[in-house]
Amino acid sequence: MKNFSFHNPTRLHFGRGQIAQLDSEIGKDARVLLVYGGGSIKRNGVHAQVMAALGQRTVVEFAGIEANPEFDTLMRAVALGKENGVDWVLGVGGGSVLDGSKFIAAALALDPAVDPWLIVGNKTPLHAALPIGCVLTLPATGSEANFTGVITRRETQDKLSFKNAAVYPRFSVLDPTVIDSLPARQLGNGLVDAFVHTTEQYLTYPAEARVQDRLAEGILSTLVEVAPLLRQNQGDYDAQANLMWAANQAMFGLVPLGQPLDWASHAIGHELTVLYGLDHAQTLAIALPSLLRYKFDAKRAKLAQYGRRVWQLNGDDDEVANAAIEATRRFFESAGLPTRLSGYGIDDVAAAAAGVEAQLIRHQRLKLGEHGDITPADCRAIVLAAG
Ligand SMILES: NC(=O)c1ccc[n+]([C@@H]2O[C@H](COP(=O)([O-])OP(=O)(O)OC[C@H]3O[C@@H](n4cnc5c(N)ncnc54)[C@H](O)[C@@H]3O)[C@@H](O)[C@H]2O)c1
Repeated sequence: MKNFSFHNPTRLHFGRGQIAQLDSEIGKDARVLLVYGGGSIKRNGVHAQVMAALGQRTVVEFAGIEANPEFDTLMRAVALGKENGVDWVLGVGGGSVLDGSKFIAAALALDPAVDPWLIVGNKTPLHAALPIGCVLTLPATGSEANFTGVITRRETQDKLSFKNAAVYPRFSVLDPTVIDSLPARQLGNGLVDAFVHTTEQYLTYPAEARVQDRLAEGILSTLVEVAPLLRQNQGDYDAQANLMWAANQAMFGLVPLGQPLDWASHAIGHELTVLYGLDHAQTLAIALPSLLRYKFDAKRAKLAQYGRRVWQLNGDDDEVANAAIEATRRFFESAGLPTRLSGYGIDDVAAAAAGVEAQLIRHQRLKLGEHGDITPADCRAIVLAAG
């Protein structure tokens, strides 16, 4: 196991009725910028619960954060926050709203002489951010308790992340009942996103990190178990609670400790989203099975461990590893996410593969994967094989 240091300062309030905790977390005299998306929180009652918990506090609302949050939209929220002198940012939504809230909180504390776009990609030092609170409405990304934001700028075809301890949320509310209103497509996305976050930090090579491996296997097995329960009965509280906690733990920071990390499926996926507008999880469903086949030899040992422990497969390492990739692919398909580009109407596979290669070169993502040996040309081959 490699050396590590770990600290996660986000307080989590988990369970039914926990939105009321906003009252204990945010000071009575706070001026809160309330950030959300397209309005599902008004239809499902979450907005009303948030407003009730905030009581007499000054609340300035910014609605309209889109999926894959757009820099220009976020800058409008920053301007609104400045105009109103807010001192808290409260994000209510899925990963897009929460990532956007992190950017807004950082931009509001940035030296006005610095271009806020430099936050993205960590191109300027970030020393502070306004305090951030989150009410999660879509279990998938783990953004509610980590220090990462992913921001898109369509104008320049960029989808890039930033990481900074200043944007750890102070607290997050995880109430599983708020996903009663989640469309099947987003439920499937959540399952696949949480699954691939875990495999990125686990399906590499053996590193004697036994607790972390078993934590990853526990998360993956839980996702496999709850998927059919969620499909059969949306509103199954226990299944929803387990999905929400599994997705959180996949990105909470414990799984990767002391481990080699891959993240190449995400690098490919971000470029597919920018080029074709696919949902984040859809791109991962395309990239991961193809990447596992492409890097089969380097990943054989962990694939075999995964196949035996998560899928209860038997046989020699080659047989189990191959069957594990196929089981993963079928799991994604059963969650409603095609694993081939053609499943999303992308027929010019050569153009998609060349596009991903060009974008990765432009973004200087030249040495990906746990060994740093996956080049943009390899990614082109991985996308081609997923046609
Ligand atoms: N910060 C991180 O660590 C991290 C990790 C992975 C991905 N991401 C990023 O997060 C974004 C994706 O986030 P996401 O998958 O959570 O989806 P999302 O936030 O983009 O939301 C998808 C859709 O679901 C709707 N929705 C959300 N909650 C709902 C509810 N309870 N009921 C009905 N509709 C609801 C939203 O309005 C939106 O239309 C991408 O930009 C991705 O790159 C961030």
